[in-house]
Amino acid sequence: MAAPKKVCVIGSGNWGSAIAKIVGANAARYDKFDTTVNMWVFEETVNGRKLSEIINTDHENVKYLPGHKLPANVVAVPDLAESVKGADILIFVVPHQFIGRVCETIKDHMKKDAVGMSLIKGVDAGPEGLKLISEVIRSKLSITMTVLMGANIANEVADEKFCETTIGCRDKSYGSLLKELMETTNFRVTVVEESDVVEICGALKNIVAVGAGFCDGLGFGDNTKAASCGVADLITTCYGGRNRKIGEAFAKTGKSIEQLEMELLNGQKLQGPATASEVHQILKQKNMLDKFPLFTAVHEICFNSHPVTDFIKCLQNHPEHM
Ligand SMILES: NC(=O)c1ccc[n+]([C@@H]2O[C@H](COP(=O)([O-])OP(=O)(O)OC[C@H]3O[C@@H](n4cnc5c(N)ncnc54)[C@H](O)[C@@H]3O)[C@@H](O)[C@H]2O)c1
Ligand SMILES: O=P(O)(O)OC[C@H](O)CO
Repeated sequence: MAAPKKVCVIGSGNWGSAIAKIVGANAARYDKFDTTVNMWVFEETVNGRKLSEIINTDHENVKYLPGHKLPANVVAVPDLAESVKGADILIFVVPHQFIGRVCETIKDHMKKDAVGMSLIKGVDAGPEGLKLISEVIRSKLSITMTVLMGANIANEVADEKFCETTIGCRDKSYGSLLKELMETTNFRVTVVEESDVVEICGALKNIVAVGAGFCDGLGFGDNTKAASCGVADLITTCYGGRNRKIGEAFAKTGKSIEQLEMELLNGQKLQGPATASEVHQILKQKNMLDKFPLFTAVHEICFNSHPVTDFIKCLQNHPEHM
């Protein structure tokens, strides 16, 4: 029998912790996985104690996923290089702005034949154009990459409320293993080969969610909000997500995005405004800004002091309406 696969969850925010709850339970249940699951914790002090110690003693991430016990076989490791040692499956789940440094830190300490799975929603805008986060990881670590994205608000997943998710996996040989690691009765996994499509939809919906928040903050109706909304993850994020919540507060208070993130998210990180900025850079390079008025409006409002009260005006001249 093949040696049990060792899993490391790289990240322990709201989603990282919810996923560690699932992965920890499945690793304990199935022989093909090593029971101990390492979870890298970006160390900080919470109520006078180290967060990693709280997790290892009380089995709860009291800062990022309060109210949910993590399985005892999920071990919080504050040293990133140490956390990935010997791992066959690396689950990347940090806010996208930190992924470059994470890869630099682990590259000489990880197994060269590990498989990666990115749960990170975001994109990278480099000199050569737009890159998916899975591409960034693949190019830095030279490993096979897969992704997992869905309409998955972490607190609801941790509450074991039913939802669906999709694994994008070009190499079919990994599909069933990863599905087994992630799936539960209430977290249903579909595996598809179109990994890039899964990933780009997960990233771009965050910009739309900020716009949906603007609609709520400005008091527009449900029709207005739905005009910028598609299916599944878009619906979820536009009603229940953090990007929407901050968008609403931004429109209502006039405070900056950074200020609201600090006041309302207790250390959690927004992905929508940063993604709007990265996508803006690419659209500008390609002379395509006018084709994406919603993305452009969110960018201008978040970063260039464009009044949020003009949000709908920015959309009234959508090329589709001309
Ligand atoms: N929360 C959700 O409901 C949800 C669901 C699906 C996907 N996602 C995606 O998962 C990814 C991770 O989000 P999250 O919700 O787990 O995190 P989060 O926003 O809840 O928490 C922020 C995390 O960043 C860490 N951090 C702070 N400074 C850091 C630094 N300098 N270097 C590295 N880490 C640092 C914090 O310790 C914390 O773990 C994002 O791309 C997000 O879009 C989130
Ligand atoms: O809370 P948000 O806006 O970061 O969205 C969380 C998830 O991506 C929803 O699927």
